[in-house]
Amino acid sequence: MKVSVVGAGAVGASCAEYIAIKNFASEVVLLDIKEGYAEGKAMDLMQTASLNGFDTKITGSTNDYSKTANSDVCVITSGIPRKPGMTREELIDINAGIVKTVASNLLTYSPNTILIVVSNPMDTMTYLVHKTTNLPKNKIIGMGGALDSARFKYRLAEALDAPISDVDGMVIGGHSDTGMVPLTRLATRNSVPVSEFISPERLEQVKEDTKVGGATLTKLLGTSAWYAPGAAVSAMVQAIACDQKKVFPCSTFLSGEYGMNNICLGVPVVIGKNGIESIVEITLNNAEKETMVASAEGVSAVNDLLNF
Ligand SMILES: NC(=O)c1ccc[n+]([C@@H]2O[C@H](COP(=O)([O-])OP(=O)(O)OC[C@H]3O[C@@H](n4cnc5c(N)ncnc54)[C@H](O)[C@@H]3O)[C@@H](O)[C@H]2O)c1
Ligand SMILES: O=C(O)C[C@H](O)C(=O)O
Repeated sequence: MKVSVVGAGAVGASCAEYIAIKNFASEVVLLDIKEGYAEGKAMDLMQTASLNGFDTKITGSTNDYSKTANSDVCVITSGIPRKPGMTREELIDINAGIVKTVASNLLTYSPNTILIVVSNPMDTMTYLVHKTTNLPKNKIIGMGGALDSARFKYRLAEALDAPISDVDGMVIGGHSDTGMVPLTRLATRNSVPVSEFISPERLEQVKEDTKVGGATLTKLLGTSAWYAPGAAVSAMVQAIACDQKKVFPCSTFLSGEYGMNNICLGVPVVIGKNGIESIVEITLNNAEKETMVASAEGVSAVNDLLNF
C-alpha cells in the first residue's frame, strides 16, 4: 500500500506519523510546495522508525508529483488552517484553488487512487473534488466525522467520568461549528444509552462542546489541531488498506440518501478496499432530520461560493 499525503504541515505530518506507527503501509510520500519542507519532515519521521518500530518508508518531495505515482490512497491536507476567531468557511478562497490543483496533479500520476479530503471547509472541498475530477463517488472521501466523533467520545467520557473505551457515539452532518449533528440519542456507555447516566442538560453541554471542538483547540493553540485529525485520517487509510469495512461518518456525495442531493455531507459509510463501500442510512427522528437539513443548507450556501 502506497499512500501520498499532500501538505506536510501539522496535519499531514501527524497523519504520516500515525500511518507509519500502525505499520500497515509499505510507503508514505509527503509532498509540500515549500522547498525542502516535506523532505525534512520525512527524514525526521524516518529517524523515529527504529525507536517506534515501523518499517514504512517515508519520503518527501517538493512539489514533484511523479513521486506520488501509483498511490493507492492520497490525502489532501494542503492549504491554510484557521486562526482563533475564524470559521472554517473563511478559508474557502485560498483553499479551493489549492485543493483543485492538488487533486488534479495527484490524479495525473494516480488515476485510480482513493482521495481523502481534509482541507477546510472540508465538505465544500470534497464537493469541489467531485465537481472537478472524474473519480467515482466511492473514491472521494471527506474526513470530518471520524474526528468529530472522537471528540464526541472524549466529551462523553468526561461527562460520564468513564473510560473512553466504554463510550460510543457518532457525529454526522457538516464539519462546521454550527453544522455538526452529534447523535446524543444513540450514544451509549457499554451499550446502555448515555441518558441513563447524565442529565439532559449535561448531555446538551456535551453536544455543544463537541460542535465547537475545533474552535476550542484553535483558541488554545493559535492554529487548528493536528494530532486527532492525523489519527482520524490514519484510521480511515487503515480501513482501506486492510479492507476493514468499518463504519465511519464521512463526507460523501449524496444522491438521494438521507433525502439529499448534489451535496457532500457527513453520513455513516462503510470503508473498505474500494473506499466508500456503501452509505449506511440510519433512521433519524424528526428533530435529527431537521438538524441535518439545516446543516445541509449551511454547506450548500458555502458550495455556492465556489467558482469552478
Ligand atoms: N477536516 C478536518 O477535520 C481537518 C482537521 C484539521 C485541519 N484541517 C484543515 O487541514 C488543512 C491543513 O491544516 P494544517 O494545520 O496541517 O496546516 P499547515 O499550515 O500546518 O500545513 C499546510 C501545508 O500545506 C502546504 N501547502 C499549501 N499550498 C500547497 C500546495 N499548493 N501544494 C502543496 N502543499 C501546499 C503548506 O506549505 C503547509 O505546509 C487546513 O485547511 C485545516 O483547516 C481539517
Ligand atoms: O477546527 C479547524 O479549523 C480544523 C479542523 O476542522 C478541526 O476540526 O480540528
